[in-house]
Amino acid sequence: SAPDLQDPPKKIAVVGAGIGGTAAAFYLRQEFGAGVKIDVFEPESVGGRLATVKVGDHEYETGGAMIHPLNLHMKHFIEKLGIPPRKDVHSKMAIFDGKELTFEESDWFIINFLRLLWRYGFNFLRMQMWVESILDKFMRIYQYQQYGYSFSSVERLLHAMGGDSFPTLMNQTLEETMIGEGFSQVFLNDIVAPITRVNYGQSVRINGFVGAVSLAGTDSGLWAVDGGNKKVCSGLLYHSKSELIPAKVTSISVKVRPSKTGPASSFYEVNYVDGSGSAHALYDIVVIATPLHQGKSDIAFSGFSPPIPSHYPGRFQQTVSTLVHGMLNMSYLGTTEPASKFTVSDILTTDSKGSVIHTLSSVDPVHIPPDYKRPPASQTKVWKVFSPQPLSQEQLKDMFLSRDSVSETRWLAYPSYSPPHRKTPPFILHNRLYYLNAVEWAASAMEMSAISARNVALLAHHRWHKQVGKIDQEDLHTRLRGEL
Ligand SMILES: Cc1cc2nc3c(=O)[nH]c(=O)nc-3n(C[C@H](O)[C@H](O)[C@H](O)COP(=O)(O)OP(=O)(O)OC[C@H]3O[C@@H](n4cnc5c(N)ncnc54)[C@H](O)[C@@H]3O)c2cc1C
Ligand SMILES: CC(C)=CCC/C(C)=C/CC/C(C)=C/CSC[C@H](N)C(=O)O
Repeated sequence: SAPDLQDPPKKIAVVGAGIGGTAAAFYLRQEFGAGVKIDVFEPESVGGRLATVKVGDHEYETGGAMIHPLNLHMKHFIEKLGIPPRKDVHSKMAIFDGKELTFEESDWFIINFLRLLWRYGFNFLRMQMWVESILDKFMRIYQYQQYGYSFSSVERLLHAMGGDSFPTLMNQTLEETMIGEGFSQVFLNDIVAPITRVNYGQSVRINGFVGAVSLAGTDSGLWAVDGGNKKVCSGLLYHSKSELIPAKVTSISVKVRPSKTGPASSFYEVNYVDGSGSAHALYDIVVIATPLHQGKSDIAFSGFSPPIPSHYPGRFQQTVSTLVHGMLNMSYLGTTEPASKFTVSDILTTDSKGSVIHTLSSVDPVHIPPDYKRPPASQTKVWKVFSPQPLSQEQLKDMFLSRDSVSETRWLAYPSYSPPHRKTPPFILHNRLYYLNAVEWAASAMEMSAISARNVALLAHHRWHKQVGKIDQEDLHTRLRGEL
């Protein structure tokens, strides 16, 4: 018989078990209760772009590494799952222009402050204030979601957070935005570009919104999950009592089942392949939690009107993450500083011609052993290089005096962000078919996927129960003022 839309759905499929898919399973369980069966399809490792590799006796993050102190969903997840944050190891930054180090952070706050003031006036302080003002608006999403509000498109979600200012940020480059705000071109080249390069492998011509997220990625208090960020994904999967189906979804079609007694009902047929061949299953609701882009997934949608494309326009940017266990060649950095005194952890790079790397970092294991101190560059240790292309043997030889091991991961990492931004893909692909990774076109980060997961779960719930009053409400900020 036709499903009574007041009854909860019986079966939900989530495609992809990265942080987006596993957070979606968690929030779908929260919204729809214990009775619904949730299947999560994942042909690769749980975690997706959150992954570790083993070097020697320890594991190191090779994908998504750092979480902002105000990323409240990620914080909530580890609290709920009882996973501690990783022990903090003090980090220190330097900037490399391809020939020499143009800036090296001191251990003394006052020295850094005076150096930056001398070179860039108040640009640095003003940048921190500018990012803080954007974060203030960004934080509104948590209150909206706590009250159960959801949004049918990325544009509406951004507008609810930041009014017209957020869509405006999406339509301008970070460079245009910051120049418009009075920041100097020198400051953009020397400081801002290295930050967008380390975080998104791109220049200051990314959109202003992802640019601001990137700048927030250099705030103090960044943290990571003890044992590896991917532990959050396996924890959410377990906590949500979902079933992990180790299979790749190949196609989704809409099936209409006629009924003698009431209106016809429709289901989604999810076709998938695993080690033993192909199979299919029917679902009331489906959430796609992987980018629908060339090289990221290849899901055919059939029987939909209007048609749903397998791939949306735009491309994903390659970032190659190379972990080298070895000894750094200090002369590569053009410095005569003794390696035994060199304790910089993150070497960012300027956007100069011929620059083959985006960043070079001394990395710490995902679990910090007791009494751990980050070794200086005179010792053999683990370095992580981000580059747009795989490093050649020659390039590795230039950078390192010795190499005990080299491990390379090629990521199609995040969208290539070039405004004016085209319309972002929709959250709603069809009546009960949702697309979580649409949000990555605003910015790609763990918390963005988590926010989108909660939004999609709320949207799925409200649309199932026809609670339209909780979707796309205008002026929530004013209406909810004083409610918390
Ligand atoms: C090198 C790097 C560094 C980063 N650093 C940070 C950072 O420091 N901080 C931060 O917040 N973010 C960071 N990010 C971004 C962050 O990792 C991502 O935004 C986030 O992990 C995306 O999660 P997701 O679940 O939405 O997508 P994914 O993690 O990509 O998950 C999608 C999953 O879907 C699966 N899948 C694909 N096709 C199918 C199919 N047909 N059927 C079934 N399953 C399928 C994939 O195997 C994958 O596991 C970084 C990313 C990279 C690559
Ligand atoms: C979403 C909000 C408000 C904040 C997120 C801030 C953040 C942590 C941004 C970083 C995003 C990103 C894609 C980083 C990639 S590189 C990270 C690190 N430097 C590394 O070396 O792995």
